[in-house]
Amino acid sequence: MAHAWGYAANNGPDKWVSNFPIADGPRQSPIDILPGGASYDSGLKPLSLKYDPSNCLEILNNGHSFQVTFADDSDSSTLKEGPISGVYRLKQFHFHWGASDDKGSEHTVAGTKYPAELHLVHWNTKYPSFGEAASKPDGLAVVGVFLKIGDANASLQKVLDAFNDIRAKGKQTSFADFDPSTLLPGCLDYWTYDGSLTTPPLLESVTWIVCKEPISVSCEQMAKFRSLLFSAEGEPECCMVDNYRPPQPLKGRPVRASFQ
Ligand SMILES: CCCSc1c(F)c(F)c(S(=O)(=O)NC)c(F)c1F
Ligand SMILES: [Zn+2]
Repeated sequence: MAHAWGYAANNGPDKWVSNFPIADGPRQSPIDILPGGASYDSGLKPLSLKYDPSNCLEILNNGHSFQVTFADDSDSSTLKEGPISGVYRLKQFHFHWGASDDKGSEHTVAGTKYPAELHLVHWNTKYPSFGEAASKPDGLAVVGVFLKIGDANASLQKVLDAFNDIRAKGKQTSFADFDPSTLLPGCLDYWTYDGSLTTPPLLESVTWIVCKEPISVSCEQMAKFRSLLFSAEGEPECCMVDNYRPPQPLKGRPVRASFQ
């Protein structure tokens, strides 16, 4: 059986194309965002993000990252406006990060890497489910937020405090009453482009919305991210670090900016 995909030398991003040929597709993510190459679009609306903390269900170590999952059976936690049409429901959020503070984000800005990147994953309610939406060109919208070393982030700390229960792959625990809008930067200026999942199956179904302003994370909090394991209980321990895909070719795609 083929190796399960991961981030190691034998199953990492350079190897994904063998099982997922779309890895060489026309709208792959992430990308290196060049602010000088982005075009300001005055038609882009401000993001409308409305989240209900009571939709927050659980936190899970899925062996690639950790994710916080939300109830998505109503329109109570949604993304509207911005570059999208219609209503997209929040499904989950997760992060990507590095083994050291000089790397970890998936998107980069003129070559600058951040220590981590938050992804808030939403699906288009014109489709009946997340699974249906994930295979459609306008099916998903992911809000990306960079993390920059600075003051400790009190909102993020609430998430990190749950890590002792999910250290190994497959572990999950209830996680309730969390408002993900507390993880957003004060300014919601953004870049947007058409892209893909950054993990297999690498589906080209994502409208990317990458916030220009980062949020803060302390060095100690980054150490907590790195305390998670890729490995399951009973397996040799493998620290969960460098779970990011590097930037992919833009292949002529426009990148628009909501700000001048
Ligand atoms: C079949 C996907 C399960 S949900 C999911 C995810 F788990 C994930 F990791 C990413 S990502 O590509 O890594 N970051 C945007 C997504 F986009 C997702 F929609
Ligand atoms: Zn992601």
